[in-house]
Amino acid sequence: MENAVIQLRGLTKCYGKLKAVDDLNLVVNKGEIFGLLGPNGAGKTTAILMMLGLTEPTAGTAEVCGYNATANPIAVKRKVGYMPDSVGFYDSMTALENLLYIARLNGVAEAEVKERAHDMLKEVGLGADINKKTGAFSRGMKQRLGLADVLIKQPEVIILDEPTLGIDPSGVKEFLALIRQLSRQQGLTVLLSSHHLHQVQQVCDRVGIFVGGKLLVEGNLDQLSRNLFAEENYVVDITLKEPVATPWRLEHALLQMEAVEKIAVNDNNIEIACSQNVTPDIVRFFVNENFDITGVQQKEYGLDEIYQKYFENNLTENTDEKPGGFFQKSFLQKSKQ
Ligand SMILES: Nc1ncnc2c1ncn2[C@@H]1O[C@H](COP(=O)(O)OP(=O)(O)OP(=O)(O)O)[C@@H](O)[C@H]1O
Repeated sequence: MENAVIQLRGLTKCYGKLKAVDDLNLVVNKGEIFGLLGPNGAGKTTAILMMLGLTEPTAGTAEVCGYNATANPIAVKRKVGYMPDSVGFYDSMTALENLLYIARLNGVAEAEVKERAHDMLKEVGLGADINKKTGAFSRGMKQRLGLADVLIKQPEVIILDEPTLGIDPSGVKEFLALIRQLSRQQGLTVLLSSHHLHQVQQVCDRVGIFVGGKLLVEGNLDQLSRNLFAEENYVVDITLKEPVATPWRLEHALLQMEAVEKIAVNDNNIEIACSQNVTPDIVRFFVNENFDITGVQQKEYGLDEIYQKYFENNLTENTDEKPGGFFQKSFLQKSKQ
C-alpha cells in the first residue's frame, strides 16, 4: 500500500514451543494512531521488537518506512522513535542535559541541537522544568521527557510501548492529548501498545485486539462494534424501583413484542436487546404493567464491551472460536424459526 508506514506480513515469533506472535498481518498508514490492545503476555512487545529489527522473526516480515526491519535495522532505527515501557535517564543530569545527550547520540547537528532541545522540551510541556534534575521527576514528567527523546531525531513514526504505565489519570489524559496533537500537527504515525482500553479508546484512530500472539480483530471503534454487535443493534437498559418478583413472567410478556430478541433480568435491572429501536414501546409496556421506572438508558458499544466480549467470554483461551456469545450466555433469547 502506498500510504503504509508499517506493514507486517505473516509475522511470527516462536520461543521454543511458545508462539509469542502468530502470523500477524497488519498495516498502519501514514499519520495514523494505531493502538495494539491486549493483556499482559499477549505478544505486543515481541511484535514491536521485530518491527524495530531488535529480534528476528521466526517467519514473516516486518517492513517499516519501506525497509525490512530484519535486513535493515539501522535504516529503520533512523526513521523510528521507540519509547520502551520504562524509560531511563541520568538522574543527576537535568532534563535539558539528558535530552542533549540523546540528541547528540542520534546525530543531531551541533548547530541546531540546543535550539531543538529547548523547543522539544516546551512542546512536551516541560518548558518550566528544563533545568531540573531528572532524579526529581515524577513518572509523568519522565514519560514526557521520554517522548522528547523519541521526537528529537524527527522520526516518521513513533512506537510507544505501554506509554502511560504508572501515570496518574489526569497525567494520562494530558499525555495522550499531547500524542494526538503531535500526530495531527506533524503527520506523525504512532503505534502504541497498551492494555488500558479506555486510554486506547481516547486517542487511537484504529485499534487491534491482540491476544495469545494473534490479532483477533482490527478496525476503528465503529467498525469493531458494528461487526461484533451486529445482532445486538439496540439494547435498552431499564432500571426499576423494586426488583422484579416474577422475572419469567416479565420475560415471556416482553418477548411477545416483535422487535424484542433477548432479555436479561437482574434484580431491578432489565437489559433488552432488540432488532429495532422500540424504546418508547418498552417504556409504555413497563408503565402499563405498573412498574416504577427509575432509569432508561440506551446502550452504546465502546471498547469496554468489545474487550469484554473477547476477554471475559473466555475467547482468550480458545482464539479459534468465533466471537458471538456475549448475550447468549446470560440472556433469555427468542428461539429462531
Ligand atoms: N526472550 C524470551 N524468551 C522466552 N519467552 C519470551 C521472551 N520474551 C517474551 N516471551 C514470552 O512471549 C510471550 C509474549 O510476551 P510479550 O512481552 O511480547 O507480551 P506483551 O503483550 O508485551 O506483555 P506485557 O504487556 O506484559 O509487556 C509471553 O508469554 C512471554 O513470556
